[in-house]
Amino acid sequence: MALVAGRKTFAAGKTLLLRAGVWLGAEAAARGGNGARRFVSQRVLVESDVTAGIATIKFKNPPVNSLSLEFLTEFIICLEKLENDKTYRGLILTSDCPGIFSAGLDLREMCGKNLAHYAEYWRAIQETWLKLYLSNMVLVAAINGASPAGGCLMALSSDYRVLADNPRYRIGLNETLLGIVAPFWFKDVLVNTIGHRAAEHALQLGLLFQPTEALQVGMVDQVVPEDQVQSTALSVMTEWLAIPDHARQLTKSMMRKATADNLIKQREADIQNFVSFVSRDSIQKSLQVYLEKLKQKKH
Ligand SMILES: CC/C=C\C/C=C\C/C=C\CC/C=C/CC(=O)SCCNC(=O)CCNC(=O)[C@H](O)C(C)(C)COP(=O)(O)OP(=O)(O)OC[C@H]1O[C@@H](n2cnc3c(N)ncnc32)[C@H](O)[C@@H]1OP(=O)(O)O
Repeated sequence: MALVAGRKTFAAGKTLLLRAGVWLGAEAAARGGNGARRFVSQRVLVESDVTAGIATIKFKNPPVNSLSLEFLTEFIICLEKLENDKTYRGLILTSDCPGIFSAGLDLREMCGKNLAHYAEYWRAIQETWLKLYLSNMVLVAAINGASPAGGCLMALSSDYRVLADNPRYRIGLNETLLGIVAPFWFKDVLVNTIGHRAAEHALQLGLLFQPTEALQVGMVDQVVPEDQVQSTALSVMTEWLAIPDHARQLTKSMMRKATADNLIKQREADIQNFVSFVSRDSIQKSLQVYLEKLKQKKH
């Protein structure tokens, strides 16, 4: 994906100049006297406390924070920017959309498009995951809403997960319910988190766990009342930031490298696999039926 250099025009006609991961263009940035900074992009809101070295990314892609190509592009830029700025040691991921952390991959990106689009989209998904999973920062997911499929993967790629205690906020890899298959690297991350047997069960049935179940199976680390998600994430972050960075980062890398390398060594094949899978007539049909069901739910 042309993220390192070039020009990208987003839907609202806003043009951003990107060079070596530095966002030079139409970005609103404000710095308060108390060390607080706020970067605003269309779909990703970044708030940061420079003094504490902690940034918060809020997903802001209503109605459901689906991972559209435009969202992913903005998200990767923000992430790179924070990663390259040594001010930040910790990052909290959360949502600005009430009741939804993220609905996962944007089904409209996987339906009725051409092969080149599917390939570009999948590359962006891979890139997002690799950047999140291998981040040097401490990542805490403050999960304040439903978190199926790709939304769950983003949470699982963090170092720690705090989930709001609301039975509507279900989390899991539900791909089989859509008639699709979770890619091997989604599976690997789930296995690393909840173990092989529980992952096999959850993946085959496409289980979406309510908060108490998610805690029990080990998919999240804490379940707290909804109004305490952000404060809990912040206190967990403080605990983690007490560990010297170099030791924690090397340890994280030691734990995660093999899983990431598994994808890195076969990225192109993984893209081809996705493209040929998703472009099958039967898969297109399943996805369209699923999208239609979602739309009709309201009526
Ligand atoms: C051997 C192996 C071989 C091959 C494998 C190779 C490759 C692997 C292939 C494929 C893997 C692809 C991986 C995919 C992972 C994913 O993330 S798939 C996405 C899964 N997501 C979901 O199932 C979530 C669906 N959404 C919901 O359940 C609900 O919307 C949600 C609980 C999030 C919110 O509910 P609610 O608040 O009631 O909102 P609505 O349902 O009314 O939705 C509002 C509008 O948003 C639209 N929408 C919802 N989700 C999505 C989405 N993911 N993408 C696009 N659009 C979405 C919904 O249709 C409504 O639209 P409308 O207002 O009606 O226009």
